[in-house]
Amino acid sequence: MDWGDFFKKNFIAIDEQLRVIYEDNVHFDKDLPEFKTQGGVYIHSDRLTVTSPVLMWVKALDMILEKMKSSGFNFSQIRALSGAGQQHGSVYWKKGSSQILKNASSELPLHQSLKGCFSVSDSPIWMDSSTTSQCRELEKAVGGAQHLASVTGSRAYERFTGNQIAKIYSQNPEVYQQTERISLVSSFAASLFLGTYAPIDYSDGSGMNLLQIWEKTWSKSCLDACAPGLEERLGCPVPSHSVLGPISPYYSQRYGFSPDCKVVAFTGDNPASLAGMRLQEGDIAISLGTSDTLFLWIQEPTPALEGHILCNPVDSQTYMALLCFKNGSLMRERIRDDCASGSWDEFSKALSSTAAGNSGNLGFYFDVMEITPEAVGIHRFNRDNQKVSRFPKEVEIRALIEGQFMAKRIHAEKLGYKVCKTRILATGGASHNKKILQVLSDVFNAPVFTIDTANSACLGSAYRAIHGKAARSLLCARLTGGSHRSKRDFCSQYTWIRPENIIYIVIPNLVAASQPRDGVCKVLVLSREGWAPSHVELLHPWKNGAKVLVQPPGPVCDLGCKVGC
Ligand SMILES: Nc1ncnc2c1ncn2[C@@H]1O[C@H](COP(=O)(O)OP(=O)(O)O)[C@@H](O)[C@H]1O
Ligand SMILES: O=C(CO)[C@@H](O)[C@H](O)COP(=O)(O)O
Repeated sequence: MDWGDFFKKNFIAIDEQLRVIYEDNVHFDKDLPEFKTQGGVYIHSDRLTVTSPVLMWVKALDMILEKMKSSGFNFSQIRALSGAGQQHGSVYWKKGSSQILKNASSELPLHQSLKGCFSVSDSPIWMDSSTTSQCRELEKAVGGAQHLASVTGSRAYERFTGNQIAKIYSQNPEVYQQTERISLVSSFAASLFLGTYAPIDYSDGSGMNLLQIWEKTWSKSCLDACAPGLEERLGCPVPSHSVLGPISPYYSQRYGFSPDCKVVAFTGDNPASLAGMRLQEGDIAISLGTSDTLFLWIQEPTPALEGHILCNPVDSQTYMALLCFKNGSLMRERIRDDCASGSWDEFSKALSSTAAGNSGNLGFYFDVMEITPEAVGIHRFNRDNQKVSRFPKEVEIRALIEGQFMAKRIHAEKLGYKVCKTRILATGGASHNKKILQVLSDVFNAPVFTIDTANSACLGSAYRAIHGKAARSLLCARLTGGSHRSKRDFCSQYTWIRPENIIYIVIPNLVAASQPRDGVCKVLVLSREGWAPSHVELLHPWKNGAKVLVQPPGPVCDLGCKVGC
């Protein structure tokens, strides 16, 4: 499930072969017009504050589940679920809400039970950039921007949750006092399914300017700089693959979910995309959604003043680097409307009718204050490097797309990424457009791949549900050849498995088991059907795309669309 996304809320169900068996969405503006959002959000009069009504997200869940029920979907077959939310956004639960959440009547849609539960009815979201003063204060309090980045993975950013919480605390201390719990959009959505407050996972937690990404605990000095009593309002962060518990009885009674259905920690949309795209080290993922993001899987990150380092949602020993560009699809839509009569087909034709390099014409297009880099306005330059006020329509369209992709390449290279034998994996709404992908391929001089469903965050959430559930089951393996005699030998073959995380390695007739240790809950899963290294990949199904036992629709290089090779 991809949740609280900018325009809509999506739902995907997959079977054990990871085939998509159900896909649907609710469109906030169209399906929930009573909230009067535009693109799912409210842009306030200062043009900096951007929020979404939290009850709209709850109502969207009611709506999508009702839609599934009327289509005859069999909820009892769902064994685990997980989800993703737009990153950084926050939800404020009023004192006493945990009881209401726990006891919600299955006779009523959830939004009716929860309507009095939020101390802030309009949640700040990732597009908000109204917290510059809180950012400067946080950096000052912890010893500077670079120090904050070294600890939390990012210098202070306006949309990051700690700064949003600091703003609410400083402007409305009484609202903050009435708040018993603060969730991210992702952990909020998980809470609705659990019937109790869900913890924040490490990966989405890294987008708050509050989590120490190395220790994976909250930073006391950051918490103290943002608001008092914050730790108890946030709860303890957990690994992204954690099974949080069974689904709340509300869903069994109202929709027929099995009471055994497990809720696996929800995460941010970009981390979920990393899982959905089965990114491998060396790949570069580019999401062309409302925001454009670029992300990489990395082992040894060096947090800098630009870009973000997040804990990796698939492998908690590693990291992901992320760059976020606010002027993504909305900027492309504006130029499409101005220069291509609102038609993507016409927009694509303009790209076909102009040559790579745009005859030296170049543009930077930032309708709203950009995140990477901090800049605003439209800036056009002709082949003689002279600033000009307009381009012919076709030239404008190519200048926009080339400019957007050149910025991605340059900023990725600034992060230390070498574009060399790179595979670019593209996702998000604009990855449907092959002409746009061709420009991406030209600019990076690299092949571009897509996956069957452009909603990789939603698909990744479904994969993560299996990941969480699989990592908890204990199956038996028939180990032939005897090459893995001890847990440590075994682990040294699979460097991403740490011995301390394994409770049992079960080998029939030998039953080599290590002592289960209190508080350690990861279990190695092996297949009943004999031994092969690939079976181990169940714990880590995305690392070696082609080797996994449960295989999404083919290894990436076989997938439908490949541009630029
Ligand atoms: N054929 C297309 N060409 C270019 N952009 C497209 C096309 N189809 C959809 N889009 C863009 O995709 C965007 C939505 O992307 P999506 O990934 O669903 O959003 P989000 O990031 O909110 O999840 C829309 O704003 C739209 O501009
Ligand atoms: O702020 C970021 C990442 O840091 C955004 O990427 C949000 O996570 C929302 O993305 P959309 O899916 O709505 O574009």
